[in-house]
Amino acid sequence: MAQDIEKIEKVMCAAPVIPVLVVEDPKKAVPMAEALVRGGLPAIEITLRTPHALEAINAVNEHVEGAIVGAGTVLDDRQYDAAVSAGARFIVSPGATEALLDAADQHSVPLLPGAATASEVMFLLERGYQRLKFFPAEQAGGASYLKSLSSPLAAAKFCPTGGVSLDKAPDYLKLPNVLCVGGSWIADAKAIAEEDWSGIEERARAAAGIKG
Ligand SMILES: O=C(O)C(=O)C[C@H](O)[C@H](O)COP(=O)(O)O
Repeated sequence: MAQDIEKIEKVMCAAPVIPVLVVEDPKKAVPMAEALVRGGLPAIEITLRTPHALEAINAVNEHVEGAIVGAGTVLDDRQYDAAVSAGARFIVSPGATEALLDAADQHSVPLLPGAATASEVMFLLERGYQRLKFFPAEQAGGASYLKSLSSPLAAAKFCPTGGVSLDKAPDYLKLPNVLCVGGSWIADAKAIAEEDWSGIEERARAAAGIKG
């Protein structure tokens, strides 16, 4: 089954940046997401890297108006099912496997799978995936590397994530094959732990205003 491009583009085109979040304390998820939405970043990715990530996704989905909450670091079918049951509206993975794509076929919640090489992109295009995460963006070669994939693999459009910052985001966003970027700089673990909601809102507002 091919990727539902319209559905995943609603997430990717909601704002220039998707904040990538590691939430240790689920009680902090709602005020954190409210700050992000107030700052102009409605699509947010909570990674399944902490014991309470599913609880955090559930809380944001239930209580934060205007948020489009997704699950990140989804590596297998069991995590896909659990994230969907928790209320995730999109699923992000750092890479892709046949098993993960088969799991995506069982759900209407769309997958944004990761790729970092031409062959990985070609594998995903073959499976009907044209909207991809470019991961790890900076470490794999950055904006110039991604630009060089744009002509031969023109159908693929990306959300570069990994080492992206406020300064580096415009270089990606001006590429023809980039729809948005992802990053943790808006709300890192320290800002969430310290409940720095105004700082998160401020960085979200700056990110929402980035032009390519
Ligand atoms: O686990 C995943 O599925 C991920 O999405 C990994 C993230 O892309 C990075 O954690 C981004 O983090 P920064 O490089 O700090 O912006």
